[in-house]
Amino acid sequence: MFETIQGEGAFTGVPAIFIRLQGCPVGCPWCDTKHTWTLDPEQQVSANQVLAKEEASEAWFDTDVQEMVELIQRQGYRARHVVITGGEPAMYDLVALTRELLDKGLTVQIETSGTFEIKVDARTWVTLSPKVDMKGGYQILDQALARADEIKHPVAMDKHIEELDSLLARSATNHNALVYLQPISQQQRATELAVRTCIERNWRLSLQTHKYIGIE
Ligand SMILES: C[S@@+](CC[C@H](N)C(=O)[O-])C[C@H]1O[C@@H](n2cnc3c(N)ncnc32)[C@H](O)[C@@H]1O
Ligand SMILES: Nc1nc2[nH]cc(C(=O)O)c2c(=O)[nH]1
Ligand code: SF4
Ligand SMILES: [Mg+2]
Repeated sequence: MFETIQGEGAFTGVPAIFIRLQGCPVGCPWCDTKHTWTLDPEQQVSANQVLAKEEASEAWFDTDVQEMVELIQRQGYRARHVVITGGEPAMYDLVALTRELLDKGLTVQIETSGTFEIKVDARTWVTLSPKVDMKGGYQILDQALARADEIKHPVAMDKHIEELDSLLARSATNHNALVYLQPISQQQRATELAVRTCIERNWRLSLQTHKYIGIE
């Protein structure tokens, strides 16, 4: 858990408390947070040790809603926006946590891949970065496409644009969702593809702005 500026998508530039939930089985080859994939029992540490981390590692702690809210209060964060990400946060039931944070007057956003049913309070902003190679079929992904407030698609090749086209064409998809292309790993060719396609399609561009300025 840490405080920074939201670097991506519709809330870019907004100071935010990030909660990074550990564990993800999806395995995107270009994932920039591979240290979140594991839930190694040997890497379990205390809340204080995680909060004191100065760089990314596989260390994690176990918690519950009440402790999480207390920790946020204790940290004295000034941000009024919470981003729940991971790893894959939708592996967890987040209804109680999101409700508690929203009831305290914070705004809440989840970053998810659409590979697990999304369990959040209805007021939560859902940023979907759909991962299309679904082994379990389209049922879960369609739920996510219907719930998404923002669809933020990482792109590096033409096939990624084609994937997004087919997702947007699904009848389940929320056609009011904001659509963003996000170049993979700041690659120049990916950025050029994203810029060109955003202009052609009237989609939006999401740069991982935190990476350009070297913040978390
Ligand atoms: C690390 S993921 C965690 C949340 C969730 N598992 C997901 O994929 O949405 C957070 C965001 O970073 C994006 N992302 C991960 N690696 C990236 C990379 N190398 N370049 C651009 N975006 C990336 C994901 O697509 C997602 O939008
Ligand atoms: N600053 C900042 N903004 C972000 N937006 C989404 C992120 C993520 O890893 O989910 C992220 C992140 O890791 N850092
Ligand atoms: S789903 Fe998200 S956290 Fe998991 S591997 Fe893909 S980008 Fe990384
Ligand atoms: Mg990130």
